[in-house]
Amino acid sequence: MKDGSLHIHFIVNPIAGKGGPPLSKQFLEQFFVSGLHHLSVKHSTFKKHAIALTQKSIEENADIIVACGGDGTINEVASCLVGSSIPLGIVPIGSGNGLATNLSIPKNIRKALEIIKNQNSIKIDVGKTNDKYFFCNTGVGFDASVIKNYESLGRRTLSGYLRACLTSFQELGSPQKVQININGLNFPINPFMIFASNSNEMGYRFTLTPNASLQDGLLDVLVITKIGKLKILWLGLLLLLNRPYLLKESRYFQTNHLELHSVDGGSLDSQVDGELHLVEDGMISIQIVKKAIEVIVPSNIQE
Ligand SMILES: Nc1ncnc2c1ncn2[C@@H]1O[C@H](COP(=O)(O)OP(=O)(O)OP(=O)(O)O)[C@@H](O)[C@H]1O
Repeated sequence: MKDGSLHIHFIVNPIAGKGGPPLSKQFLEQFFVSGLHHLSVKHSTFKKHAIALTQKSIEENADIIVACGGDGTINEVASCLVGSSIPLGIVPIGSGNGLATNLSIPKNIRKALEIIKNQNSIKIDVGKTNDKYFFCNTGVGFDASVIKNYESLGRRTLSGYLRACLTSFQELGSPQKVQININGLNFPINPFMIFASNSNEMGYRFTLTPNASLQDGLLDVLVITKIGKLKILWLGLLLLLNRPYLLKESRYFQTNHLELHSVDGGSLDSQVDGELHLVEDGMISIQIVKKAIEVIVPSNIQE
């Protein structure tokens, strides 16, 4: 039975970011008003656990469900909320925090909780790659390789991410040929990377798609053909300058749908919001679902 208070459920990833003491109910309650707000706090204890915890919170009639973690946790929580009327809150305690940065949600916990209490929400687009939702980005090629190395390091920090980039750089081999179908064009490519983004932030304040918007009904897609190591270093520099599209070997598209398939029919590694996924049949269909989720944001951001 529900009383008249606002039921806010927190799904906390205790290993997000640098780890440290997890957000507890006792800690969170000091920022809310007893009687007005009723908190439920759940901690994930294994990978993907946040999905089951969120589903339970939906059954329990939560008014707001808050993902406390990074983009991986947000993906797990928000995927359950697509198409529902329950707004998503975000407390960005992850490493990269790409989506939260795009939405101007601060890393300061007290400020992030103030935003949730204010309940100003907007609808944002959601990406879908095959049957998986993404809120930030998805890609094949170098970025998927970086995520593979990042996951195997077990250290989710900026230095771990840079180390994973270096390992992928050293391992650089011959890319798997992919056929791409986008905006009426259909061509084969040996990709260094094919990157489709809903958000203008990858995390750690890096961006490959600075013009992307969460509300324009489009995916921003950067397609980069096979490049040598020197060009990769040049791309790294352009990335630091937020101008990756200046690379001669890149093409920038805006679209609501694209398709990729591996030409040899083999599997493809893809990353989805910073988590690795093996696509066994090598067929990937990526699309945008317009305004599919409600997110609580700072009050100066409006629809
Ligand atoms: N108790 C746990 N033990 C191990 N893994 C967990 C646990 N709880 C959640 N996870 C997993 O941790 C992974 C990383 O989470 P998340 O992406 O939120 O943090 P992050 O990597 O620090 O942040 P970002 O993605 O913004 O860089 C997710 O794949 C999630 O499923």
